[in-house]
Amino acid sequence: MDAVIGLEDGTTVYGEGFGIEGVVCGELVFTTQFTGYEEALTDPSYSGQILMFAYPLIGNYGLNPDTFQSERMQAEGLVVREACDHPSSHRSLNSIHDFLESERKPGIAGVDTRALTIKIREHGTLKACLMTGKTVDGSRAVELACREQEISELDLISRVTCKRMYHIEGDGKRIAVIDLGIKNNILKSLMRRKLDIFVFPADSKASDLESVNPDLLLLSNGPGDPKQAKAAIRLVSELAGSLPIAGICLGHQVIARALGADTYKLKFGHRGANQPVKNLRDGKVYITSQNHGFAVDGDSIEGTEIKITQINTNDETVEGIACPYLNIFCVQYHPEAHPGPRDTEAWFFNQIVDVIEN
Ligand SMILES: NC(=O)CC[C@H](N)C(=O)O
Repeated sequence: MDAVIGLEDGTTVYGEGFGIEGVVCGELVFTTQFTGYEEALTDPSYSGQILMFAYPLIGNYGLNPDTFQSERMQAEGLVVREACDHPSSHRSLNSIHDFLESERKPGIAGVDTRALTIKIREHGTLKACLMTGKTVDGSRAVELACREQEISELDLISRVTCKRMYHIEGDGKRIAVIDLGIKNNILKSLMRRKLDIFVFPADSKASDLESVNPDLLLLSNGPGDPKQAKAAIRLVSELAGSLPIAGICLGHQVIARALGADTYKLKFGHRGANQPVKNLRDGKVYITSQNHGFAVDGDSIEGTEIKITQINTNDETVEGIACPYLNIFCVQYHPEAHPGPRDTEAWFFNQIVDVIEN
């Protein structure tokens, strides 16, 4: 099967198609992680995006559904240098080829993903169209890429949030989680701490949470521009001060916007497993797992009650904020890891328990 990826700047790259025959469009984003392709491909934060791995070997250790971060592949398509056949998979379901076929998604292999990554780093994130099939047309792919909506115009959260509230029983304190596109390992990190977890849809109102009477509100990661998370922003501004609030990635951006700060789009985002973050309280630098294209604008917190608690030592962007007197804290990176390092897992999730219990 042939394949081509066309970019909005006119670039076309041909390769070998795998997965299904199809045409998908979206932002082309790159991640630099060496491992964890199963977690990345099933992370709802990638909804609306075509995911490219700068690391060349993808699929080389198969796919284990136990590591999946949601029930399906969330990225619209996959761009790799080499789509490896897991040595022992013999094209069983845990090969990357069979995974994309079973998920009804297209992929392109044989691409110089490092050259494309350099292009995105230099130009900034580009809209793209991935076309696979017996005959593919690069100029048509470029045309479709140009016509694709900007990610900021898309309500991607409604595609990935849960349809109704669900309860994960625990014998600890009650936590209400707003599912903006939550990764499974956030829930697993909460379950390990025996919390009694109520997961709500992204458009839930304060009155929906009253029945649960939570001890803390947690806003999850998720796809797209935080400006689109209107209901969650409204919920945080209504509940701030009435209970502790925490957030991860998109949840962090939602909290910042609810407290009066602004967010902006990064040139090409942070996606990988080696992003260094300095804790401004003790000066320690932690290696974090990240997957985000937007960030909190540090200059915009002037005049708000927000304090910056952590920064990225690569580019000084905001990686953590808090509002101590409102008992609010949140992080831009992924403390739940999966993929990536677990340096910050204990700190973040233990703080959730500490805040609830004190
Ligand atoms: N992983 C996330 O929650 C991503 C947050 C947001 N969609 C961004 O790209 O910045």
